[in-house]
This record gives sequence, structure tokens and C-alpha cells, in this order.
Amino acid sequence: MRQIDYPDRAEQAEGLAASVADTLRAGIAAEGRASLALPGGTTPGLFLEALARQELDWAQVTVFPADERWVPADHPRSNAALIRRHLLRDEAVMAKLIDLYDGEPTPQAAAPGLSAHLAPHLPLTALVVGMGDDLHTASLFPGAPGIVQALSPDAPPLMAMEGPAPEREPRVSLTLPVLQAAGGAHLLIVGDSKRAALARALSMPEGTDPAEAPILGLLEHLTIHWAP
Ligand SMILES: O=C(O)[C@H](O)[C@@H](O)[C@H](O)[C@H](O)COP(=O)(O)O
Repeated sequence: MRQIDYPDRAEQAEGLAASVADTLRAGIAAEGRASLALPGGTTPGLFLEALARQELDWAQVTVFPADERWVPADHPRSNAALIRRHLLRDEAVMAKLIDLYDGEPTPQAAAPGLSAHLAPHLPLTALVVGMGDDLHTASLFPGAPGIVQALSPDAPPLMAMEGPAPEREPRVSLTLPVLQAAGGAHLLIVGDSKRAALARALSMPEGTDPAEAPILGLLEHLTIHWAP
């Protein structure tokens, strides 16, 4: 694990975009194609726009959210919509987006088919995730139903998950083995509360159950990008 602290969010966006683009270029050179999973939430917009300006063979890149709220692409909480709005533009307009929401009534009904659909794109060439103050990452929330299986080595690639109580928003999420296997894995966080949450995670005793703080299962694989 290593950490890069940037003076501001613009430099963070450019620095992370350059690193992810380098990994995608190497993946395309080696395999002829690349896959990239991206975070949702309120942080990634600036980074996604900086990534969209990177010159590479975007037509060979498949992108998808690392997790999705179970809403259609025109819903304000859609992570696919966030990617479509901030990444599929400029140089990256030709990238192929897999929208995890497929219209099935529930994430549980969709999860097996989605796992099969994503399998040809795994292992991920590159991964960027966010983190919550509760130390969740993707949609792997502390104590959520199914979290023990989602963190286990034999987890399927994607599972139906829930957001935190009381809403318990229906979601799907890539599982920990998929996140851990990514070629280049990055954590994108901003602000003092996320820095404090990260410090809390780093100070947790060896052997802390990742079901209590799911980011713990991924930390050693991550390059952490923080800005004020
Ligand atoms: O769908 C989601 O909500 C995300 O994938 C989630 O893991 C997000 O990255 C963190 O909750 C941080 O979100 P913010 O960027 O809004 O702080």
C-alpha cells in the first residue's frame, strides 16, 4: 500500500488519471483490451473528466461501476449515469460501458447473470474505489447481509448487497476477490473526515474482522490518493 497526498483535488484528478491511463495502455499492449471498474458517489467526477482527456485506445476499454444502486440509468443515483456523464466524452467517448442495472426487479435476480456477463472482463486491468466514513468500499458495507460471503475468497464476482440502515438501498457490488485481483487498484478519497477514517482503518489491530470495516480487505492492494 502507498499513499499520495495532493495539494488540491485538481492535481489529484490529474495524477490518478495519468496512473490509471498508464495501466490501461499496458493492458491493451499486453492483451489487446482492458477493463476498468470505477467508483460511484460524489467524489469521482473531476477524476473521470481528467481520465476522459487521456489519450489511449479507448475503443479497447470496457468500463463498469464497481457497484451500482439498483436504479435505472436515468435515475439521479445511478453510478452508470455518473460514468456516462463524466467519462464517456473527449478521448474516452469510444469506451464501452457495461450498465450493471439490467431492469431485473431485484439485484438478487440479476446477480448470477451479471457475474457471468462480467467474467470475460476479469481480472480487472484497473480499479478505482471510494470509501465511506464507515469504512465501506464499493457497496460492501459493514455488517450488511451477505457481507461475509462477499469478502470470502470463494465469493462470486458480483453479489446483491444493501446500503446502510435504515434505507438499506438495494445494490449490486463487485466482491472482494475481484477487487483484490485488479492489476492496478486505487482508492480515491477527499477531505478531512475520509483522512481520519483511513487513519482509523490503518490503526485497527491485526486480525480485525473485515466484515466490520470492509476496506481492510483491500488496503494492502491499494494506492491511496488523498486531497483536501
Ligand atoms: O455507489 C457508491 O456509493 C460508491 O461506489 C461508494 O463506495 C462510494 O465510493 C463511497 O460511498 C464514497 O462516496 P462519496 O464519494 O460520495 O463520498
